[in-house]
Amino acid sequence: MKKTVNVVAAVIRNEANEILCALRSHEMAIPNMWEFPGGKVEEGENYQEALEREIEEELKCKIKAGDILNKHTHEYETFIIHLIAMDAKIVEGTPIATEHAKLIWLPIPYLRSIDWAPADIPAVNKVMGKEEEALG
Ligand SMILES: Nc1nc2c([nH]c(=O)n2[C@H]2C[C@H](O)[C@@H](COP(=O)(O)OP(=O)(O)OP(=O)(O)O)O2)c(=O)[nH]1
Repeated sequence: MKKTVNVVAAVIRNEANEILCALRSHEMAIPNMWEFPGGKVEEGENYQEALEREIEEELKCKIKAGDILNKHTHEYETFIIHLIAMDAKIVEGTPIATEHAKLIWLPIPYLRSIDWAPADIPAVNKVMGKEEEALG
């Protein structure tokens, strides 16, 4: 049976209304695909705690995790991912790519121009849909 992992991912928005997108390196699982930074939830953690820890470890900055934006289950060839995308704000520091190949801030209308990890597509659609709604 395939293993299921709970992964939290941060949809971090800056003051210019851009979203932080992270490129997985060729050494990571699901290489060379874009994602929302984050990682696996560890035992005893809630989603907020897990996300704040993962971002501090990976991007060396502090965030405040907010509401759940989207939950989606995706079946990869070797495992099943339960991806929880959450709104987040940077509260201290500047994100630095320590594991990722690249970090970019992308305006919301351009989010579909990069190659997202398959599990992330519904979250990307949700971010874009919310923006369209807000713009009327
Ligand atoms: N962080 C993150 N991982 C994602 C996303 N979409 C997606 O399919 N994944 C996959 C890639 C990985 O197989 C898995 C997350 O594992 P990870 O390697 O980033 O997390 P981690 O730091 O806790 O893992 P570990 O290597 O310490 O075990 O979920 C996403 O938007 N963000």
